[in-house]
Amino acid sequence: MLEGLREAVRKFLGGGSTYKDSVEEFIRDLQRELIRADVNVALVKRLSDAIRQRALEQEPPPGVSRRDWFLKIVYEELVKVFGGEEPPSVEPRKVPWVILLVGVQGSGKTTTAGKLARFYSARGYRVGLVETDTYRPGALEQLRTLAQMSGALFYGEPAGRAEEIASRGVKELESRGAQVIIVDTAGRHGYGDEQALLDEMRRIADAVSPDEVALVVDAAIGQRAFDLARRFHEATPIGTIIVTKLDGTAKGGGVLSAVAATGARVKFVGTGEKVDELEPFDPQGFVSRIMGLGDIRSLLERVREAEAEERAVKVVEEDIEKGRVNMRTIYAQLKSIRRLGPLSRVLEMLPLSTLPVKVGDEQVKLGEEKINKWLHIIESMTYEELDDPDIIDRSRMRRIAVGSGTTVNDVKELLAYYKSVKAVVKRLKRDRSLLRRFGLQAGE
Ligand SMILES: Nc1nc2c(ncn2[C@@H]2O[C@H](COP(=O)(O)OP(=O)(O)OP(=O)(O)O)[C@@H](O)[C@H]2O)c(=O)[nH]1
Repeated sequence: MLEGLREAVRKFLGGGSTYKDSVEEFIRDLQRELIRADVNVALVKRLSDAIRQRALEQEPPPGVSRRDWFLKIVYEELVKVFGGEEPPSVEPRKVPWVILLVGVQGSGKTTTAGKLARFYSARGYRVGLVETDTYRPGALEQLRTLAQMSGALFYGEPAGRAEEIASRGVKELESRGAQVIIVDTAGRHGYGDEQALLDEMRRIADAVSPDEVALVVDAAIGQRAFDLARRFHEATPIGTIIVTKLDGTAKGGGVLSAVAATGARVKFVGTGEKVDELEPFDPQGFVSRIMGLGDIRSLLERVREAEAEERAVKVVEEDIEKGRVNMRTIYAQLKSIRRLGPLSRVLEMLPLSTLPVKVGDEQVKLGEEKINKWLHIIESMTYEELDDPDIIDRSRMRRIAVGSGTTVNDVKELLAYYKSVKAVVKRLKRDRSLLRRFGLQAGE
């Protein structure tokens, strides 16, 4: 499903054309893939507009490439389409936890009941399965076998009213110590008859007061899941959705996005016929996978750091603008130089002649080693010293040097650097035209 998306990402990252053209080309590829996966056309349009707008209007923080920034935007917007940031919790919030499974005939309820039994057993819960389907011959034995396979308790009756069997089953399994109880129901006919499904849900729910009602949906119905999921979501505040057979259809994107669009949450997805082929659904993991970005988290981390950095740079700019320089300003500045490497905006405002710099190819770098040493020195200062470095006398210098594993001369060198920065900032503050040249307002 959505296999072409990886190729589109690869093409975008390697792209020879301009950023703008690459963005447009990527959006076209993305649209084609999503529509092929049966995602609703209006939704695809909204998504493309949101991506395009952010891509062309938002600036990446310094140190982050435009292309990485763009992929982050795509990732975030796709995560929204497929269910948002928070994956639903799969842990029972109390025991016993009663899950009622409903769904149309053949959607995979019975198989899913067995898979859930296995899933929760593997997490250390005592699981019980109740079969209430007396219509389909074989359902009873199918579930009994599945229960045995995962070491779950089982309750079923060959004939009778579903709600009565459900009620007796839950009571019995509870008394036998089941902590998670899964109630399987008979399927209704076809997705057209949502009302029958919801009625059945109510009838059995009245009898067993479930903690969760899970609607089982076959992925092959694609975006047609929207109406069903919406009404189901409206009908029960404790509803979750399980999408089965994601392995067997190209329409998975349709069903997942359709469900998310209703505000309902997909909790599990079935990815095969075997009893262990059930996964908690995590929209973030899903989107990283379809984008082929195994390392999306490190990309996001890089961007987050850069954003924090940018905020720190703003603080430095404000401090400088106001002529308020202390050791915290220097600390933030050193950190940004260390991270950004190339000439940063902050550095532009500082007296290059006073920096122990290597100048080459328009890049100015303060030696990495020295920066680290200075950062350690600053980390060994007290709050008082950070706010007012002028109080650092010789005995304080000695203490700081010991604390940071450096020498008094190192501390002195840093203090000299601080003084030169402060002096230049003062001069800048006086010189309005200079300030304007650096794109700053005079801070008076
Ligand atoms: N490939 C694949 N097949 C699945 C998955 N889940 C269920 N199936 C298959 O779907 C078919 C129907 O599954 P059942 O569990 O019998 O469906 P049901 O909803 O209980 O059906 P009724 O009892 O008639 O309502 C079976 O052949 C299952 O093996 C899945 O995630 N992937």
